[in-house]
Amino acid sequence: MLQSQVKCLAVVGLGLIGGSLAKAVKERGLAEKVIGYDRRDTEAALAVRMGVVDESAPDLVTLASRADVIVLAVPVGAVAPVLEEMKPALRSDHILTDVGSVKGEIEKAFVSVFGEMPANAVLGHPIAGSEKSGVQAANSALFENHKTILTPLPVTDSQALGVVAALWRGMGAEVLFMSVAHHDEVLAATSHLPHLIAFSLVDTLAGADDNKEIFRYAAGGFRDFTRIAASDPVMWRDVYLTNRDAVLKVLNAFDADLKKLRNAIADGDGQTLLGVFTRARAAREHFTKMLEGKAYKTDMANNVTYVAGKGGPVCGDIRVPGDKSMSHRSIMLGSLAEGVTEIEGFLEGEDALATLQAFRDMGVVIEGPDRGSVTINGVGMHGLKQPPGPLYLGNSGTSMRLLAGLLSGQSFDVELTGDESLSKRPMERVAKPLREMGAEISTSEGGRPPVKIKGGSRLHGIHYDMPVASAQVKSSLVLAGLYAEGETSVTEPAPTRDHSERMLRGFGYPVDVNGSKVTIKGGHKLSATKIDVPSDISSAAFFLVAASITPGSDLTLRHVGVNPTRVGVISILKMMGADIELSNHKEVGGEPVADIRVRYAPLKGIRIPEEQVPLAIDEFPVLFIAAVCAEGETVLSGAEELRVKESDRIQTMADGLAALGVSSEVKEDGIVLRSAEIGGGTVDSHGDHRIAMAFAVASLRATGAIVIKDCANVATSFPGFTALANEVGFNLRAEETA
Ligand SMILES: O=C(O)C1=C[C@@H](OP(=O)(O)O)[C@@H](O)[C@H](O)C1
Ligand SMILES: C=C(OP(=O)(O)O)C(=O)O
Repeated sequence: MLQSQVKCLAVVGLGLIGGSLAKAVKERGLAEKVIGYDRRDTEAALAVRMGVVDESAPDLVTLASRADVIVLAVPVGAVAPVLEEMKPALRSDHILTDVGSVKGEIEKAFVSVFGEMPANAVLGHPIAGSEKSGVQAANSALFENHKTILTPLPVTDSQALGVVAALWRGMGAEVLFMSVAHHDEVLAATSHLPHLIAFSLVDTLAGADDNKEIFRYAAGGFRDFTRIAASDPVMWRDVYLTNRDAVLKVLNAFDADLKKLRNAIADGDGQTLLGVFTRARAAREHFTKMLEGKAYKTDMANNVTYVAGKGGPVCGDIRVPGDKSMSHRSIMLGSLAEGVTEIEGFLEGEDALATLQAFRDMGVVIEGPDRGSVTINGVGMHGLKQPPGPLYLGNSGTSMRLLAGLLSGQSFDVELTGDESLSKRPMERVAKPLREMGAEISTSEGGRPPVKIKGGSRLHGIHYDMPVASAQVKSSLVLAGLYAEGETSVTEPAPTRDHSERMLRGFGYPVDVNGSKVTIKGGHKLSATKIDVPSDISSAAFFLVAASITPGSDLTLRHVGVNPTRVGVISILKMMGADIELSNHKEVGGEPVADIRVRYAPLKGIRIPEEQVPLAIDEFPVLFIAAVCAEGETVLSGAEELRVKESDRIQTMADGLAALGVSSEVKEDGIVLRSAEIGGGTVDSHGDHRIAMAFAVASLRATGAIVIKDCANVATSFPGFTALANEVGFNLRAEETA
């Protein structure tokens, strides 16, 4: 039966939900006829008068004999009697469904009447409602953009399931599927407990002597919080009686946590209060995204397409956001330090926020971020606590690899997970040497996340010769080395970013660097400090290339981190003939910083020296755009690492360029690019932030508009990119798509 073939839909129980459903089905033409039944004749008559149903049936047998889809919208306790009464008229080709807020009891009711769960019954629950009740409150838009959960069983007929799902979708709902038990647990936590608390709080205050005073002054917060205490008491009584076990479980947890808060208040323990409040606030802001495995920041929930038109020249005086690598490390070391660490210039991008959230989940009280300021109440080397669940690290490889090392030496078990892109990235490169240090760490299929770490391992120092030049691997081992007995040393095949080494020293932890070898001994402590995070040269890189390739450009980038292990992009662009000047050099917290002025200059192709590769590892997508705009040929080799970043950056760039009419020669470890005209067209960034921004830069020299797909992840490293780009002359529009 297809949705349009529902001839007669019958609703039993014309309250708010039943009435709204009947009205929605009628208005949207989802059934040829809608009939209803309510044991209160007045409600049934009102439903007919209001046009909520076409007619009302005199009894349940008549109703059942006329309908092909029957919706039970009665209290949980009434389901069995209603089924019993209509049973004589029920046929196997009827489709039965319900809207009850508890599913286990409803399943039991069906089984008690039919001896087993009938195949034609599809249990469901729309997550929508209102504190109003009765048919007079019926609202045909009630389910629009709300979720409806269906809980099919193995016996459920797939056709019946399809019809019910189509009805809900037809009413504008998003349909989700889950098991009966899971539904009841989830709802106990997200709906039943909050209603219970609201009823209880209002009752407590209403019983107080000065209740008139309290209610007279009860404004915003009280009203918002207790709105649901105006809900139907009988319905809610039944919810608690029928979902007893799941509700008790979550109620006990809440009770215990409330006691902790009460004790904290009694003891004047502001730290505990702040910890709960900062964690709760962050969770409130980010939980939807975390659950969906998406970005943390609410404004990037949906996907984003860039439409990049002709812009330029690129002129102005700007500061790009804070350095991602340093932001990660500032949270990690600040958390393990003794005392309060103050950070300025923190990158409020998804990746750094994932690290921040991970430490909150491990009990660290972190205030902010607030316009780049973060305050960390350090817990000391051994003060982290087991997180309540897996640590979700979004898109961030740095978070996962560095945390793998840092957490190998803790006393608790932990699991590290990430989004679709991170879940494909190699983790054995850290797991293998960490195992040699005594860590109990496992990766999943193909050496990928999730990464599971067993607590309580005794780590011992090792010497490790890194097979790849990776700052993440080096840092992971150095952080594990903080917890290892003896000396841990790492030798790198080529210099990589040394922010971990510099920042550890800033926190007073001795680190020995001798040529390509870093050595650290376990057992010392970190002391809180102040950190000023400079602008990220990897973000500045987009503007360095943009101004270099666009005639008439003259742009200044302020306070950019110019650590020698990060300036490959400047060296390479200069070799290509770029006009880049550094001034105002200073050192901030052990990191060199400068202002950078870049003006348009004709570029020429070069063979990129391989030793520059690790020093510009994240800047190649945009350097490829520079290469296409340069005269002659540019050859990159020794860069196979690009294939295991957020996407395969060699192939993704080659494919995107091809879509714009630019050919390239892809090699296993690099690419050959020649001067070419960039056309308009559509490219796919594959969710890789740096690819998305690189093609936005390409638009400055393209003959037509470039449409760039899948750009939401720009928020991982460069929040506010579109606005800043437009400020200096880009013509970039970000369109949100659902
Ligand atoms: O240590 C770091 O902060 C980073 C190291 C680099 O990764 P690899 O170590 O994998 O090269 C880089 O690509 C990443 O964006 C940040
Ligand atoms: C590779 C990158 O980051 P990560 O490895 O932390 O995901 C990047 O930002 O380009």
